[in-house]
Amino acid sequence: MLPVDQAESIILDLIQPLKSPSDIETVDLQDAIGRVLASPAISSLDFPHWDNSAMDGYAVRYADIEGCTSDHPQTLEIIEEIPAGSQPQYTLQPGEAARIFTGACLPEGADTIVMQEDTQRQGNQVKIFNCPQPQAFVRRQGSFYKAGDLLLTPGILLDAPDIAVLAASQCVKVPVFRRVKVAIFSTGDELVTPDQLLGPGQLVDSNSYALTALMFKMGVKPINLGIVTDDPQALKQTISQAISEADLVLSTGGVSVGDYDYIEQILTELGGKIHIQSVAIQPGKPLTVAKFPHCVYFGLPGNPVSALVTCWRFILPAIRKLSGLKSEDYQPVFIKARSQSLLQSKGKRETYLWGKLSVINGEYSFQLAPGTHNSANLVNLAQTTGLAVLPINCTQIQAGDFVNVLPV
Ligand SMILES: Nc1nc2c(c(=O)[nH]1)N[C@H]1C(S)=C(S)[C@@H](COP(=O)(O)OP(=O)(O)OC[C@H]3O[C@@H](n4cnc5c(N)ncnc54)[C@H](O)[C@@H]3O)O[C@H]1N2
Ligand code: MOO
Ligand SMILES: [Mg+2]
Repeated sequence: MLPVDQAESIILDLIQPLKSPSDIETVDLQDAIGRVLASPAISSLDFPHWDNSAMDGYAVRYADIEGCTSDHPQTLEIIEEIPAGSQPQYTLQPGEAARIFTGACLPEGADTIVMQEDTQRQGNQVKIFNCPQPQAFVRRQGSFYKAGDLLLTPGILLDAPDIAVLAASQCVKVPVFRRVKVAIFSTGDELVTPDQLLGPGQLVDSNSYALTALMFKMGVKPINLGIVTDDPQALKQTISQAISEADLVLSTGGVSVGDYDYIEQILTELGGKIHIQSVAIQPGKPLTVAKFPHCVYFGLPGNPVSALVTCWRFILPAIRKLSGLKSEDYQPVFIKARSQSLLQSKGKRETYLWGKLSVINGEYSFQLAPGTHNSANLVNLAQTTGLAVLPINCTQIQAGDFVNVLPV
C-alpha cells in the first residue's frame, strides 16, 4: 500500500498538461467563464486610456488655486463643460477652469481636479474653497497598465474579474484549452440504472451519476459509458473504447481481490502500465492507476464513498493539472478547522471522514456527518463539503482540536 502523498505525486507525474496548439480552441468572451486561458493576454490599449477625472467637479491648473481656503476662495472662469465620452475643445489658460465629470478626459493645461463639494458655482464662474493636493483626482493614462505589457498569464482559470479585464481590452475571442475528456463507467453484475426495477441482490449504480456530476462541476466533458457487467470481454471492449476517446478514464468497481475483479488484468492485457495498485487511504484502498500512451486510467473502488473520496483526493488535482492550470492552482489545499466532535480512525490508513466545513465565529469548523462512516454508506455523504484527514497512526482527534480538512 502506497502512502497517500506518494500516490498523489505518482498520479500528478503521470499527467501531461494540455499544451499543444491542437489543444487550444477559441471561444466567445461570454463563453470563456470557467475555462483556462491558453495564451498570454496583451492589450494594445493603455489603462486608463487617457488622463481623466476621478470626480465630478472642476479641472483646474494647480498653480491657480494653491493655498485657497474657505476664507480666501479663488474664483476661476468656466470655459467649457466636459462630460464623460466627449473630447475637450480648449486648453486651460491661467485663471480658467473646466466643468468636468467622473471619467471625462482632462483638458490640456489642467493638472488637478477640485471636487464639486469644495466649490460654488456662480454663472460662468466657480469659487474654489479648498485646495486639494497637486494632481488630485487625476487618473493618468497608462497608470494602471501600459499597452503591450502582459495583462493575463496563460494557465489561469477565467473568472468574472478576468472576463471584465478581457472585455475592457476588447478581446472578444479568447484562446482557451479544450475541455478535458473523461470517460466514466461503472462495473458490476449487480448494478441497475436508477429507472430500472430493483431485483433481489441488485443495487442502483450511483457511482457513474456522482462522477459525471462532479465532472460537470469541474468543467470537463464527461463521456458516460454506463454500466458494464463483470465480463472480461465486455470490460475489454469498453476499456478499449474509453482509452481511445478520453484523456482520463474513471471506472468504478472490480479493483479488489475478488474473483470478479478483472480491471487490473485487462488493463495489463491492453498494454497499460500499472503504476498504483493500492493506497493506504480509508476509504479507497484498492485504487488502480494505469498509464496508456494518450490516457491515464483510474480504476476507482466500487464502494460509493470510496469512489467519491478517491476522486476528490486524487482525480480532481489531476484534472486541474491536465486542464493547463498552474502548479499552485492544481495542488490540493487543506484547511485547518476546529472539529466539533471526536474524530476516530483505526490508524492503519490515512483516514478521510466526511462532513461539513463551515465558518463559525470567524473560524473554520468541521462538523462530522452523523451516522455510520462506512465506505458503502452513501446516505450520510449528502451535503458533504469537507473531508477531515486523520494521518496514519493518529487514532483520535478530540472535539475542539484542529484537523486538516480537504474542502470538496
Ligand atoms: N478480501 C478482500 N476484500 C476486499 C478488500 C480487500 O482488501 N480484501 N478491499 C475492500 C475494499 S477496501 C473495497 S473499497 C472494495 C473495493 O471493491 P471493488 O473495487 O472490487 O468493487 P466491487 O467489488 O465491484 O464493489 C464493491 C461494493 O461497491 C458496490 N458498488 C459497485 N459499483 C457500484 C456503483 N456503481 N454504484 C453503487 N455501488 C456500487 C458493490 O455492489 C459492492 O458492494 O473491496 C473490498 N473487499
Ligand atoms: O478502501 Mo475501502 O474504500 O475501505 O471500503
Ligand atoms: Mg470487488
